[in-house]
Amino acid sequence: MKAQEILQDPLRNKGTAFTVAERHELGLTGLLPPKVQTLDEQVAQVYGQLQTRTTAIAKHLFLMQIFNQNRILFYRLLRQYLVELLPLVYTPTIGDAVEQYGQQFVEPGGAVYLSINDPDSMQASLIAAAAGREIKMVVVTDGEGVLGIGDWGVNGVDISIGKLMVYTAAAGIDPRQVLPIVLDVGTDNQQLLDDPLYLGNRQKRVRGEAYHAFIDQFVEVVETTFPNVFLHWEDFGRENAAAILNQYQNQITTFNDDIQGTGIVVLAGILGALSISGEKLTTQRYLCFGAGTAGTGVARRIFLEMQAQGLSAEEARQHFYLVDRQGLLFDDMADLTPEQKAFARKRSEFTNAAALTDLVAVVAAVQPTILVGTSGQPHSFTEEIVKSMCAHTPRPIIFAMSNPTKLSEATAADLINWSAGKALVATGVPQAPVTYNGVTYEIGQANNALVYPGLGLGVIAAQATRLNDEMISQAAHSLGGIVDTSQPGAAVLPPVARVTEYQKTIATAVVQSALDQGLAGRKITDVAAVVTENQWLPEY
Ligand SMILES: NC(=O)c1ccc[n+]([C@@H]2O[C@H](COP(=O)([O-])OP(=O)(O)OC[C@H]3O[C@@H](n4cnc5c(N)ncnc54)[C@H](O)[C@@H]3O)[C@@H](O)[C@H]2O)c1
Ligand SMILES: O=C(O)C[C@H](O)C(=O)O
Ligand SMILES: [Mn+2]
Repeated sequence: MKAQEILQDPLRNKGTAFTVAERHELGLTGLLPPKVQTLDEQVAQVYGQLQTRTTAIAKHLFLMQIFNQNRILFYRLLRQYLVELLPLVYTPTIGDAVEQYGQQFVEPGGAVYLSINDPDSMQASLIAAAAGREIKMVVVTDGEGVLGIGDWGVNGVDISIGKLMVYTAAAGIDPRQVLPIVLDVGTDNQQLLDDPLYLGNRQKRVRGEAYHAFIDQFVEVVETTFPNVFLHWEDFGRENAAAILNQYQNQITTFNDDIQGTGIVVLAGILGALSISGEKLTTQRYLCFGAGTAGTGVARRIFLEMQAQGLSAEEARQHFYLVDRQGLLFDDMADLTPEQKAFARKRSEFTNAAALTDLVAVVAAVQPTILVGTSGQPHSFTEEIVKSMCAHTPRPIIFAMSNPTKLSEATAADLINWSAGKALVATGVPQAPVTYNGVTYEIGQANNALVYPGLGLGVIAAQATRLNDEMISQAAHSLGGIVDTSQPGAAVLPPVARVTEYQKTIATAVVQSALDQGLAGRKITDVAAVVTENQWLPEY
């Protein structure tokens, strides 16, 4: 490798930390200022520079610059200041980065851009991007359902990049072994189609057979180019996300984060909440608001858990109510998705079925004990709704899952205040603690980022041949007991500050489950050791 190439390769570049001997050996002498810095000195220097940026997006762009120059420095910085920097590299700031992708573009970020108009180049692109590296993990999006902000076409690439950053920062996934990918199948976002700075294919989204043929080809090419890869799907649209997962989950080692990752974090949060309230899951009434990809994925996870706790499928189903645009979902509706159908109710169960077209009416009729928002509809959990829940249950569980911040169903402060401290709250975006009546309530962040890194680490460490419901259930349960729920105001989920620690716990549970089920692709004698061995640390 030529000296200049080394300085331009973020996976090899150490910048001013190259030693005198390395500079001689690699031909870098004279190509850097003479002073040799330690990694800690570099971290302090860039952290200082970061503080001079005043907006979240400016900070994000500065951090991306470090990411594009020096991965070890980037990850060391990120790990050291994780609680402060995670919201800048990931949710919520990443939502702004996606929306401004064309305007802010300077570098492709090591990602792969696969165009539906040029499927024959797919393998060559993957090989060129990998450049001889063994790729063990791919995060792919087609940008149709980015967070709650919708269709952002090729701009969605930031989500693939950002999700992989969290894998490395939280669980130590080796950044040399990952590849972020965006599938550019067009966009139906007219604002982008009209934007001269849009960098993707300027065409309507391809749908139907041609779309699925492209996905099939993608899966085949990825699997043959990178055998044993763990394939993570992110932010696909509602009509495709579950269909793709259903098609592939029994064929390859694969995962849909919005469906399964979100299921894990919500189940873990509900179990945490129930350990605070001292109640049982099997007596809860569950209301999903926004029954799309995440909403139905989460409902299914809780439904499976109710069965694991002893209910029959039919008994468990009686505990679920789904609300979408139409209001409460009934089985006579023509436009239900397959995932919604599984939970649709009968009109005959209600005396006022025709009136159940909004959340207020449904909450009054159903009297839910758990309300989970995955609607992308801001401020839809109103004071009236919270008070209505409180009238029927002593400690309602209310999770406002929608991202980014501007789309959250409620702020934590409102939920705590309106419920007089009774609601057991979690939110998808980070939220500050809330003090009410002398008690400070910590707010758990129910974001799949708090769990999927450990899940992926476990899958890679075990070389798992499949990722199934049992492993997902074990991942959720492994978080039990991590939070001291007897503390007044305790959060229902463990804090971001401890995220690296509990990813190991999750990974260990996943490896053990793979082993127990005969799904480990390698011989394992020491589960904990296998997890640690697979963790990369940012050091020179
Ligand atoms: N916290 C997390 O970890 C996490 C994970 C995944 C998704 N999410 C969030 O959940 C939201 C939805 O994501 P998704 O991928 O499921 O999207 P999706 O488009 O698949 O689902 C959204 C659903 O909300 C419904 N909806 C829209 N307007 C509505 C209204 N007024 N009333 C009721 N329902 C309405 C839509 O019809 C759709 O079914 C996003 O904001 C996303 O950021 C959070
Ligand atoms: O990306 C996130 O913050 C969580 C989730 O995957 C989402 O789509 O909102
Ligand atoms: Mn997502």
